[in-house]
Amino acid sequence: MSDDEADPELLALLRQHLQGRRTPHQEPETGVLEDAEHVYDNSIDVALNMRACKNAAAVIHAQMQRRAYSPATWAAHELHPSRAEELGGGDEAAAVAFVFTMDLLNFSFWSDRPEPERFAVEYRGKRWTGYWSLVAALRRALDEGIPITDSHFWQDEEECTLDVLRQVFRSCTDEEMPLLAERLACLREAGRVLYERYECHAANLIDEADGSAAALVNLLARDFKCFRDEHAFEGRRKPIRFLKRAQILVADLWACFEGEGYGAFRDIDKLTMFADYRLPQILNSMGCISYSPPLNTAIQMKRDLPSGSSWEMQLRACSIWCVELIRREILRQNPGCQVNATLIDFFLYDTVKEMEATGQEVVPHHRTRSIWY
Ligand SMILES: Nc1nc2c(c(CN[C@H]3C=C[C@H](O)[C@@H]3O)cn2[C@@H]2O[C@H](COP(=O)(O)O)[C@@H](O)[C@H]2O)c(=O)[nH]1
Repeated sequence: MSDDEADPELLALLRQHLQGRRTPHQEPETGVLEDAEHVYDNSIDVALNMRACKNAAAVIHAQMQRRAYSPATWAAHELHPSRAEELGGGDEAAAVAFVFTMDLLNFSFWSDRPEPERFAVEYRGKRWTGYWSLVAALRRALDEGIPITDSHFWQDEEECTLDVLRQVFRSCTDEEMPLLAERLACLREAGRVLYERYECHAANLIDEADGSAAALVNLLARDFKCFRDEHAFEGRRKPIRFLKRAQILVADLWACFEGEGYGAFRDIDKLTMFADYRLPQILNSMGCISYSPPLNTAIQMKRDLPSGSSWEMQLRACSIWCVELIRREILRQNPGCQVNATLIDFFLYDTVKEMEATGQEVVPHHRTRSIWY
């Protein structure tokens, strides 16, 4: 059949395919949810309680409605950048650089010191701990003229030293921020990769993802070892992908820019919950996930769960799967409502932090020291 007889739409699709551009059916996937379900199906130390998940879905949805919980809630936090805010360069690329730096280092803030002695950052007249100590320290460094969000600085071994990082993350107690050397290694690697592949700017990485959250998560896992949060599980051929910091980076961009500009992702709903040490804690306290007696004892006794161990993998994966079931139940109970794993996750994180602040922390979180979360 000659060209002038061929179906023009078919020709266009063929041309697009031949030019290597993505066609709709080639939309990228991260594989995280499928991996979480695989581990859940093979878990013997962590179980989900369906009745509790149903109840949690109703409670979470009602509270999210009451608080009008949305991506804008993220930017409302006093330390978070918002798209319009003056942040170093004062332009949107500066906010991207801030969020990228923040989620490059967004891991392992937990301490077993009593509250007054745990690592804390003083900033704007307040004492910040945990994740907020990271955000406060980054802002304080920028205020003090340290270009902590600049990838050229990260590569400069004369300027960006471990001592400078100690200064950036200095504590108002005598406990230092955990894993400082690992944090420096993350900055060095990210600086090198951004230089080699993205003309030194994280904004170019977002452009490369072409509006896909899953593509951006996959690019981060492909190009940066320090984002490649995947681990072998019980003889399975392919590693299990959690990609927690890669996913929360995309989610934080989406929230910071409220779904527009550098935060515009057509497939944001593909992100899963971010498997850290806080979400399992609140899901357990709500009765949604439960532990075998030996695992429960280990958590209650605050014993170290090695990164990549079966217990730790089951905890992280079952928490991801639990939030997915809660998400599906919220949609079943409220057809057409706008909810995704990211908003449920952010809401649960903020809730567990409120519980901690008001002394309602009912069960301990698990203790794993790693750069992954
Ligand atoms: N799953 C999940 N994990 C989250 C966050 C956040 C902060 N997100 C902000 C953005 C939107 C929300 O409204 C939050 O305001 C930090 N983390 C993780 O928790 C740990 C820190 O705990 P703690 O030491 O107690 O501060 C550490 O692994 C950190 O990576 C989240 O949202 N979801």
